[in-house]
Amino acid sequence: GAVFVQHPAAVTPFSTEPDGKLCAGLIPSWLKGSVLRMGPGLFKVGGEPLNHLFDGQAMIHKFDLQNGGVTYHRRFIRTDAYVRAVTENRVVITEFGTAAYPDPCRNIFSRFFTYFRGIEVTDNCMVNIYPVGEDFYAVTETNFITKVDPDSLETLEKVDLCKYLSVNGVTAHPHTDPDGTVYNIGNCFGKNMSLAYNIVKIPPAQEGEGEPLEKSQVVVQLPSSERLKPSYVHSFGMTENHFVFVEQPVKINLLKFLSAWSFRGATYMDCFESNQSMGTWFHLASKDPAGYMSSHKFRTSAFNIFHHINAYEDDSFIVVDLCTWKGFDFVYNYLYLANLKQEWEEVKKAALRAPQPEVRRYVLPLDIHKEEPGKNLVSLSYTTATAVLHTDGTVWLEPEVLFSGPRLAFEFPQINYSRCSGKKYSFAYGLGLNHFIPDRIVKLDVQSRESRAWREDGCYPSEPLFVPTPGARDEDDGVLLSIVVKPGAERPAFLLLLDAVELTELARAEVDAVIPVTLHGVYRPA
Ligand SMILES: CCC[C@@H](CCO)COc1cccc([C@H](O)CCN)c1
Ligand SMILES: [Fe+2]
Repeated sequence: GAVFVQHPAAVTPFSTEPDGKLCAGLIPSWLKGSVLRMGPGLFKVGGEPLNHLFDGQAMIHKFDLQNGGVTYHRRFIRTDAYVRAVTENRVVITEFGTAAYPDPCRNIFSRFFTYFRGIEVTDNCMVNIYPVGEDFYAVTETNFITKVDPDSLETLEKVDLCKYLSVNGVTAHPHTDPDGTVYNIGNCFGKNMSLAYNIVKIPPAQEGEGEPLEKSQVVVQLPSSERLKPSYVHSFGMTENHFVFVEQPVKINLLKFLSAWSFRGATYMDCFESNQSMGTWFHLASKDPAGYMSSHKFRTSAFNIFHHINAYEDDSFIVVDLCTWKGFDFVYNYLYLANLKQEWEEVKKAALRAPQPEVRRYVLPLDIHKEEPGKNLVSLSYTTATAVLHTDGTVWLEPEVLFSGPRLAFEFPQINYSRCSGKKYSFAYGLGLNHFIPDRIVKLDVQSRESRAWREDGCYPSEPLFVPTPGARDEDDGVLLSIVVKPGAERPAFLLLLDAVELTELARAEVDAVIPVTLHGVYRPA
């Protein structure tokens, strides 16, 4: 039956005038569209809990904004993982950190033959939703993506990318050109053991030209620093003329991943391991014509990288802004739900041992022979990041720190994407993780390095989506949209609208429903 949950959200728009008097602030009249976000929605199956933040069964959330009113709808995505779990009342498909339960009805022999059929890769698309041509796909990072109806939230089709591309999966963070071309990167290890990272390109929808996915192609192949252990890749950078791939020391052990590990109750998380000696490598590829730049061997100290903020070319340099976590210990080890649900004192203790977060700027010189070895190659006036050519032909990078706070991460970064992606920019918006707990929205001026935050006691916001004011002159002239949860309040969730210049509240649309965490999403203009 329909799992539509309609909450005519009570809008209590307000803003304080200079004299502090409350007056009817409003949702800007130009703001007409939908906030679409993905996240885990079902955390227990067959009475058993799902262990990891990335295991919950995918739920899509939609806030519709028009004529100053707001409604909220949500729906479980009918993935195989969800349908089979609900039907069989057990975890049937192994998730990121939870192994499938063996079918109690099968005897040891039929289970043994499951061993040889290998694992069933999950299609639990709880990470992001993004447009490809006229369609919207809810995604995780495997080869399965799920076409959904962005209005009715119905599940339309499970798509296997292996039908179109030689990849084992692609990230949940594609880049999109103004003409609608979609780029992404993914591990490729199944096909003819060419162990590498493939950058893929999906052309824009053409009138009457059918499915854009049919015309997708691998445009660049980047080599893996370690043949049987490719790095985990969560996102990548794209400037006007280049792709940037940061190869982190968190590795996928293919012998574990490609064996039928599900038989012994292993999960995806069991297949990761840290390379303690490589540090972190940066790779460059030209965009058009697409080609790997093998002579540019950039190296730096070890860090985890999930989210690129932005990358752009300036003079003969590529500036790369990243959300990093120092060290090679896998940050996802700290994201088991049992950890995140502990008392605050325990949460703080765990975060003390975890990799420390830092927003960093790296500068990659395109001309690595501009100076003799040993001299700093970076000559941009506005950054202290350095790059030094070593006699072995590698270039050692040192970053400039743009934001750093004790166990305070500037994460889930967003920018004015349509205006600034791949170009020199000033502002980034992020979710502040305080010892991994999301407790503030942060605006970072990457030029002045100044930051400001929105917080409210007992409130836990989500990734802030930036929507530019139509016809705006300034980069930060627009609105930030974030789903905020307020456990225990009469209305335990609201859509928060902030003015993106000052981070002042424009309005909030309160909903009398508990909204589980959402990871990523998109604003879809009406
Ligand atoms: C061994 C890791 C395999 C890679 C895919 C390889 O191309 C990641 O696979 C998953 C599987 C399940 C959920 C996820 C989530 O997307 C993570 C957090 N975003 C990722
Ligand atoms: Fe992400």
